[in-house]
Amino acid sequence: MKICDMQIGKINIPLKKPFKTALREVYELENVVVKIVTDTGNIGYGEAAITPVITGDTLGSIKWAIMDQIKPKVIGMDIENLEEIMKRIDNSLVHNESSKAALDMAIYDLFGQLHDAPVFKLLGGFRNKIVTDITVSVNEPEEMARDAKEAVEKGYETIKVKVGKDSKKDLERLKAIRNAIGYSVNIRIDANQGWTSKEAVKVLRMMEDAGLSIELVEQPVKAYDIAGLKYVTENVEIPVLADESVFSPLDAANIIQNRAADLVNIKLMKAGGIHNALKICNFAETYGVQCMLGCMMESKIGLTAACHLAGAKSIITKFDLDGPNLCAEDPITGGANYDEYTITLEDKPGLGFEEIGNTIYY
Ligand SMILES: C[C@H](N)C(=O)N[C@@H](CCC(=O)O)C(=O)O
Ligand SMILES: [Mg+2]
Repeated sequence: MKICDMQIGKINIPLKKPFKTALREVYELENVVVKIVTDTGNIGYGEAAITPVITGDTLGSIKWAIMDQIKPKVIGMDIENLEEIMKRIDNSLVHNESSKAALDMAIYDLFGQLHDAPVFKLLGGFRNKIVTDITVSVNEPEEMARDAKEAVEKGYETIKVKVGKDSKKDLERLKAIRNAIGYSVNIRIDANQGWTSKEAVKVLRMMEDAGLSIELVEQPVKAYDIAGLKYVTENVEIPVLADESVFSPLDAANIIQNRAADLVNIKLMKAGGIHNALKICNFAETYGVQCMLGCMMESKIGLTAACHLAGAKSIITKFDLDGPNLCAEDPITGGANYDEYTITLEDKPGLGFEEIGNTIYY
């Protein structure tokens, strides 16, 4: 099964409501789709998220990295040479993780088809059912409380609350949400780098003292501020999860060995795909550090690949795989089966896509 063609396109999907974090506001999902075709007529799909404020990846840089830099290095290669293909992708250029992730997942999709097995089974086959949280965007406290209540009414057991815009108001936000939903639901918070380390310790201790019962706090400080992250980890009870501070396996190794965070958030768009994400899982497992599998604003293409990784590895114990749940439409048939918070992986070869809609190929 040899790679004979590679195309890219743009997928656009409307959102149910604007997605707002301390870093950015998104009004429509707009990402790059990769389609790899083989001489046997098989097709593998992947997705690169356009998230300039986190990964630096833009529409232009993704197109250029895939079509000009990586495509010429992998065209003609046989899918059975998975390791060599991954090396070529990785060595084509530094960074550009989302472009690499899109290609990586398309290659894994084909690798599964080659072996007539779903990707999650080839990688470990730990589980075929995953329960995701849902994100509540950062807004005025009353609006966030309403959004959280709506999610709880739909059955979500874990709510991920975006904070980090103003630490005093963040406390109000959490109080309003707890008042609205009570204590039977799990709340995790994500500051998306919005606080200084001292501010983070102050507000997190206030949340602890107010008995708000926070499961974990994600990326309280700037991505580069590893000393600040460690300071927060050492000075609050709430477990700290490193997100934007961990892209590569080496980043994960540094954070874990320095005990700068309690947990690590793996995203295919930061790691450069499943191949590198597996290295993070193995390292974290060696050190007994549990991982979350997260996502950017991605459609069910990227999320299906993430779900297959989540299905494979037992060290991934927390799931923030809500991209498709935040979209107003699902133009992808096949792939992971999303039924609100429950995601099921079927026994189809590869990633199991049937049709990818809302996409215009260049
Ligand atoms: C969508 C997911 N729940 C999430 O919050 N992901 C990111 C931010 C994604 C983005 O800005 O596209 C995170 O910080 O965890
Ligand atoms: Mg995060």
